Amino acid sequence: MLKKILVLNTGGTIAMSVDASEGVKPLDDQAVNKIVPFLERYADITMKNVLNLPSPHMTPAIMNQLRQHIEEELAAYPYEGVVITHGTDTLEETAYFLDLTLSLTVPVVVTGAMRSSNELGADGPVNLISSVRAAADPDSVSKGVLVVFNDEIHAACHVTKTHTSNVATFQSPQYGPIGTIAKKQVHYHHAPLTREHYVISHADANVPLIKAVAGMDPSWLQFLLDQTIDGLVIEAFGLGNLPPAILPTLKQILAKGVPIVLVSRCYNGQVQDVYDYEGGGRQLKELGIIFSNGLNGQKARLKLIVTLQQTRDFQQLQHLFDQ
Ligand SMILES: NC(=O)C[C@H](N)C(=O)O
Repeated sequence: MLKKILVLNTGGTIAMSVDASEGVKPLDDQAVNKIVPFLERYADITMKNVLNLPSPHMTPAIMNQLRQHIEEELAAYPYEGVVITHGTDTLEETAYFLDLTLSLTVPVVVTGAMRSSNELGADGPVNLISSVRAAADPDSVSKGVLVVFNDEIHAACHVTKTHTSNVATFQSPQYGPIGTIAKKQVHYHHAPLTREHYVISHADANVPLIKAVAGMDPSWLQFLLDQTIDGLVIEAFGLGNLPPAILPTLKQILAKGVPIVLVSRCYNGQVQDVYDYEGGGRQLKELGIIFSNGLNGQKARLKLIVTLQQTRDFQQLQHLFDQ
């Protein structure tokens, strides 16, 4: 018996086509719908168009609506797996948000395409077929939200978009893929060791992400003192160090009770309180800045938006970011 798989389309290049001027545009009738006949060999498919957004238009609030929508669909009908098609620009963010917040009972796979539906070598159909195969595979249960792209399976918590146009854009720099989609079978060779789950009702915390650069001017941060922000994420240098010139502003932000989470600009490794000079990690730790555990900036921001609903206490947040 074929498994019952729900495919929810949210837009992105997989749903777009290229016109005579070589511009890539969304279609009213998402191009993904034409792939259904090719999926029916692998699963009993129900496909629904939920959104039709280029993924730069995605927001945490919309991700949360998508999470609610998936939970409602699963409560109304016993689907055995869910596939979400999504634009690639923010795909890792939606996948990670769902990973943190969905109460998962069945595999949930997110996919998309780098080439639009009518381009030669369009990757949407094969990515969608691979995703349906992964969602229908019993080994995909309990591995968190998965991103399936270019014959690879990645954990949502580790995957990131690494190339502007290459179909092999999705990589997990620290850990590699957790599985592959071979011609005849879905094959896992790793599994994430831990999973986090947070119950949330909304996702509207105001959390900016700032990147540190050499010679950073404090005024680039000072404007935040006049805003109402719920948290701040900073992409620091290397092991977790910042230009000393911005420390006074960071202290003022912390003094307002606003948590600051530190990640690294490096896409491998974790931030640590090692360097003991002005602006070094040791000093940042002493100020009460929260050190993340290898997440990139955009994912740490989502985790802060989610965890701020559990606590605003810096130490408890640090504990959650240690996981
Ligand atoms: N390949 C893609 O899907 C990119 C597109 N700009 C999007 O994220 O919607």
